[in-house]
Amino acid sequence: MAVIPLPDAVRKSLRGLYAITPDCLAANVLLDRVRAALQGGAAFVQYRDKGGDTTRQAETARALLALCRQFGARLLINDDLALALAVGADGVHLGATDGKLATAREALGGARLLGASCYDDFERARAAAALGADYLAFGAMHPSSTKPLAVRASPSLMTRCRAELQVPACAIGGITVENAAPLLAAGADLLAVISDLFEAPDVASRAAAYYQLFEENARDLPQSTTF
Ligand SMILES: Cc1ncc(COP(=O)(O)OP(=O)(O)O)c(N)n1
Ligand SMILES: Cc1ncsc1CCOP(=O)(O)O
Repeated sequence: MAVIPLPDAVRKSLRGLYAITPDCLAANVLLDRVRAALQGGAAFVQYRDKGGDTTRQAETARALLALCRQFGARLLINDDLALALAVGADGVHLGATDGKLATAREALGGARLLGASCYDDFERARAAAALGADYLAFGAMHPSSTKPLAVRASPSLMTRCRAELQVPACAIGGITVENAAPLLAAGADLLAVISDLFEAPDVASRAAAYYQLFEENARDLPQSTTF
């Protein structure tokens, strides 16, 4: 399958709904829901699959990438740099136990995206920024049914992230359409959402509601989103 590169301007505008795939869905159901999220305006998709079936993961990642290409969205792979490189995804998201950011940055080059989990830790964010992360993720912002033991983080970390590090900030954890506006006001460029999006009765409408929130909150951002 030919991989069509995204224009640089699109690649560098890191703002919008970041739809993270839920576990335990059949591949066809997952793809239908991701398609709906993209129809509603999701700008980024993260393939997050904690199962160990590498053949299925590669197939699903390729199918998700093709879908993202149809909508001009970007696909990142959670945890797995090798899978991201093998399928030609747009980037990888790494947490504290997922390998070195420096290694990933080098392997990805400048054009693909590197996201880093920073939890509630601003010094981790500072280090990740220095290693070339394209966005820094903070959370959980709210209790998360997907990850109930996730550490809780303050939205003020995102304000600091934008002001002190000039790197886009991503909020994650328990985000809903109802609680998202203060996160955008605090400086979130990306809203990473699993359950509120993918468990919605109408995934496309829920994604569109997030899209609308980004539109409404554009003028309230603490600083320009172009770094
Ligand atoms: C955008 C985004 N932010 C944070 C995470 C969490 O990553 P990690 O800490 O590695 O935990 P798992 O997702 O692997 O359980 C994420 N995946 N995406
Ligand atoms: C992966 C992850 N890391 C912190 S919270 C979380 C889960 C986010 O899922 P949800 O949007 O369902 O709370």
